[in-house]
Amino acid sequence: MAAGRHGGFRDNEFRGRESGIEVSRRESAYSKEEYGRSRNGGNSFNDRRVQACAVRDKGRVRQKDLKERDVVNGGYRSSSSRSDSGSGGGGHEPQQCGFSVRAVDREPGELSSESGSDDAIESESLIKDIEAFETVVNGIRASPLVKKRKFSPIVWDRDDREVSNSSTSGINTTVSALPLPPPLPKVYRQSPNVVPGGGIQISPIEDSETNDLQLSSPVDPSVAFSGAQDSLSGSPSGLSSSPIKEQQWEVYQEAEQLEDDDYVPTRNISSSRWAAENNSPMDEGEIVEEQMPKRKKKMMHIEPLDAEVRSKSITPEAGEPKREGSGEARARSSESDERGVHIRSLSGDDCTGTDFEKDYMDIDEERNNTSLSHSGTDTEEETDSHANPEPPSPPQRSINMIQGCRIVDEFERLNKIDEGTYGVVYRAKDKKTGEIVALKKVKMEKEREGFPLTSLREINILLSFHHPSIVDVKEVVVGSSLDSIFMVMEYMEHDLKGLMESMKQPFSQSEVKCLMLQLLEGVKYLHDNWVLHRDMKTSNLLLNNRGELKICDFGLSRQYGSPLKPYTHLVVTLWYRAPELLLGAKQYSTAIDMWSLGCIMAELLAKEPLFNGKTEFDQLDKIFRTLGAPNETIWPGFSKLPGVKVNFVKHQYNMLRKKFPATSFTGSPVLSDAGFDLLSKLLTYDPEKRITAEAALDHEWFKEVPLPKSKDFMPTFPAQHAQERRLRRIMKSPDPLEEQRKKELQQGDFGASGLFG
Ligand SMILES: Nc1ncnc2c1ncn2[C@@H]1O[C@H](COP(=O)(O)OP(=O)(O)OP(=O)(O)O)[C@@H](O)[C@H]1O
Repeated sequence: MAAGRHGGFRDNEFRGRESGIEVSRRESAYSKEEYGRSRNGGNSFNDRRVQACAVRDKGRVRQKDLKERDVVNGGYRSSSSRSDSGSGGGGHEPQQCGFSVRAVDREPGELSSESGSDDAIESESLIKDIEAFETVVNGIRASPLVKKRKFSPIVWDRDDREVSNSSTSGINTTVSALPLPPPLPKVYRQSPNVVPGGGIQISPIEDSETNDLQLSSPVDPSVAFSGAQDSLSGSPSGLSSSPIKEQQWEVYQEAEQLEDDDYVPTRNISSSRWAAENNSPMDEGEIVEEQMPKRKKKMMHIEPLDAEVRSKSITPEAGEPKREGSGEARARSSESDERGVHIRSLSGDDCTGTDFEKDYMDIDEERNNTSLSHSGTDTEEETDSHANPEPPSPPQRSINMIQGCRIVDEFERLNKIDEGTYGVVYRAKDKKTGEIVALKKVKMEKEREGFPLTSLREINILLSFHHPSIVDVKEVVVGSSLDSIFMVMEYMEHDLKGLMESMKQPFSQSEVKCLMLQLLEGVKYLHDNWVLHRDMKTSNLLLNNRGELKICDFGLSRQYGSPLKPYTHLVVTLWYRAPELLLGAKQYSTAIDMWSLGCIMAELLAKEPLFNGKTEFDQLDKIFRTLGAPNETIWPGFSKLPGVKVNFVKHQYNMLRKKFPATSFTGSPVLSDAGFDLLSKLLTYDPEKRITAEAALDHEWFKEVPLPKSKDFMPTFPAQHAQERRLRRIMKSPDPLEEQRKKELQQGDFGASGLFG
């Protein structure tokens, strides 16, 4: 059990002290100075070192660097009490191992299923994800990251794409007459410079997903932001006044699927990506053409892509003991073959189990098994790929993804914290250092499908990023069944969801301000660096007993670019999902995270979710009832969104203020005018007018009394028991991946059509 710094449950000793009289100096200790330091370069990438999966020497270097950074940053004290996980000496030699990669594994929320419909582009993206992952787990030393975004990337035109497709490779996509790519800071490629100490000097490369794009005229965020109040004016909706009928909704969904075929050609995903070779797979590897029959989805580009993925990924590093057949061996299942881009499957061991103990196997035995299991297992497909004349690019890349990783039995399992969609999280102790950490085991849905892309992305992002408001992944360790992978994270005593469920009273305004500031800082950092989190919710916000909030769970996150590409709208847990997603928008940007933050702010104040819909339809209805239904006036372009065709009840008035009055005698959470203004700007319908993280950080609410509480004086709580965290999951909002799976089951071969086609 983790104890708070103050030895226990201070409960809400600071609560209910929101009057000006009781605003102490301490409460304002989240001072402008501290706040400013953390915002103004204190969290810069410039001092950052990325070190992952390193041998201990490297680990020590990294921890040292981190400490230096923290000292420089000053604004947060988090590292001061952190033990040095990399300081343990001795122990196991670094493993050299590999694992299978499920190359066609799409992101959760992506609507395709078994179809492999996203193979070409998704796999192109995957290649780069893998490259990035390989790099970060190879004991890297990253070049300083640079903040890239200087303006809003939000561009909503979808029609100006001219696409050509390199049909021979199936993965080379050219998008002509398009804006430049946004610079993407977080994907690294190894340079040949090996730095002393075994680390590899790497430097940023361009975005893995937007290399073909050029930057369009940026939208000035200040312009986009103007008029934010309009959206909550409660003006009459342009929607039909007919009562809401679920049947209508369902009919609409069906119609919407059909209508997608008529989508403008350049943005018609089916034609552009999967229908024929003449058409381009320009679109992001995420969007799904639901209308395409499954077989059709599978047919494109798999072989060349497969070949390329494998050629990049299985080349043994120079000097590395060659594992006979391991580079070529692949999963035998027809399913994986259909997916086409498995890289390698190390063994037939059941890797789906979540028992920590299973990973305490004899490593050598496992290696032997692995070796044996791979001998003589080449498939026809592999033979084809070997014949593929396409050279690996770059051919000399080091690909030993987990070389240097420690093994998980260097940690003692204490208890299971939670089991999420993508992994099991344990509390564990580093046997060498005694440090308490959280170990998130990557969940292998089906071992034969290889390593989930979602996890690759999460690991890549979390290893690349370093910010006081983003959970720190210290290293990656491997289980003894070589393809079980654990992220070693700093341990956080609570997540906000579970914590609020255990609290008797909601957070005070000053506490909410403290939490929101940290949250906004983390989100600003993500958005500044071209990453959408896409699953902001209270259960993904961790809080430790030092009052530090950290964003976790990057399983749905992804880099984005300008101009925006179509992405699946099936992201973000339902209760926190922005209206543009609910209404079927396929192009979206940072504003979706900001909407989620509005929902989170309201939840922190009220201690209950703001919009807890059961279905997408119900969710929209709840939003409209509270905020009034949107219309074309307050949200230009709204009427063209696919979901608007459904007849919703015409809610005219914004009822949000009733939920958060300035004064209350009924127990409703109170919110000042400034606070309400911020909440309204976060919950602005028009994504282009919705407040940005940067603007929100400067909002008046944070400057008025009660001032944000210092992290030092945030209440502490007993660490949540694992059982409690698991129990509360029963009550959680449906996960996007679960939604997707249900839809896939319902819709058979057509995959996850979703509600909006
Ligand atoms: N570093 C950590 N320290 C303590 N607890 C953690 C940590 N990371 C995650 N958890 C706990 O595990 C839960 C699940 O973690 P996470 O969200 O990363 O996994 P997931 O599989 O993506 O979950 P979900 O399906 O809920 O999105 C979190 O809600 C939190 O309670």
